[in-house]
Amino acid sequence: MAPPAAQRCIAVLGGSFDPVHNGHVRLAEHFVQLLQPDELRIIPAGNPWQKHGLQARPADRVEMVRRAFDRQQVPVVIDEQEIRRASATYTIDTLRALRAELGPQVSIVFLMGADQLQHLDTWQHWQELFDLAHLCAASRPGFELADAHVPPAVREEFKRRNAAPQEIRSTTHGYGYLALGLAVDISSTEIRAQLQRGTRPDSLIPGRVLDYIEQQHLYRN
Ligand SMILES: Nc1ncnc2c1ncn2[C@@H]1O[C@H](COP(=O)(O)OP(=O)(O)OP(=O)(O)O)[C@@H](O)[C@H]1O
Ligand SMILES: O=C(O)c1ccc[n+]([C@@H]2O[C@H](COP(=O)([O-])O)[C@@H](O)[C@H]2O)c1
Repeated sequence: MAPPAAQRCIAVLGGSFDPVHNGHVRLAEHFVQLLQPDELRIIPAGNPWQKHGLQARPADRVEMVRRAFDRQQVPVVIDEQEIRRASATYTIDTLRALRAELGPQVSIVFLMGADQLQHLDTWQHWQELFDLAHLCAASRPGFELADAHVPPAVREEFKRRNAAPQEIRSTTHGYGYLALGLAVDISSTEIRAQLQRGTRPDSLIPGRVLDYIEQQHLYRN
């Protein structure tokens, strides 16, 4: 049975953003082009349980995200719900909260890079995510979207749920989509390493984010 029709579409990008970089911006813009959402919602993680601690404070990550996404073609909302939650950050909780906030007639599309898709089966209640949202993943250098690199259960779920962007934007939840066209070889890990050794990662990070990092003396050690 086809999922219910949606009146609006919200594209959601969650992440540690420690710090936010051009790969995040390009990922979001790629899906804004494909899906033409009514809103882009950026959700900085509070306590990402699969990472070994974050370096920058939540308030700094929020400010960097604000600066990185200040020039988009669609309205952008920086949503601090995961930072306010004291517990580990699970996307299932975030999507439940978004569905409660937005109601049943909105298309919610959760975006991710291929690295996340490769271990989506380790996420809390991962199959139930499709009961709340569509999931879209984009290619990322070093992390193949090709079959052999994606766990069989995840691969099967995305094959079964595959739909065109137009269907995704106009229905509420339940579809999966793999976007092969993105190739931005940037990571927060590399940027932190460059900053620590005194290199300016000019081409990897929006200028206003780099200004903030320098003003606040972030990632120096
Ligand atoms: N260069 C990129 N291309 C495509 N997707 C990306 C890219 N960088 C990050 N993402 C995606 O953005 C989301 C948030 O990523 P995150 O904040 O963990 O950045 P990261 O660069 O992977 O960080 P780190 O290097 O610290 O692990 C994830 O879904 C991730 O897959
Ligand atoms: O729900 C989970 O179990 C889960 C496990 C790993 C990552 N996530 C989410 O995936 C997004 C990207 O995470 P990260 O660690 O790459 O910054 C972010 O929104 C995380 O909350 C979610």
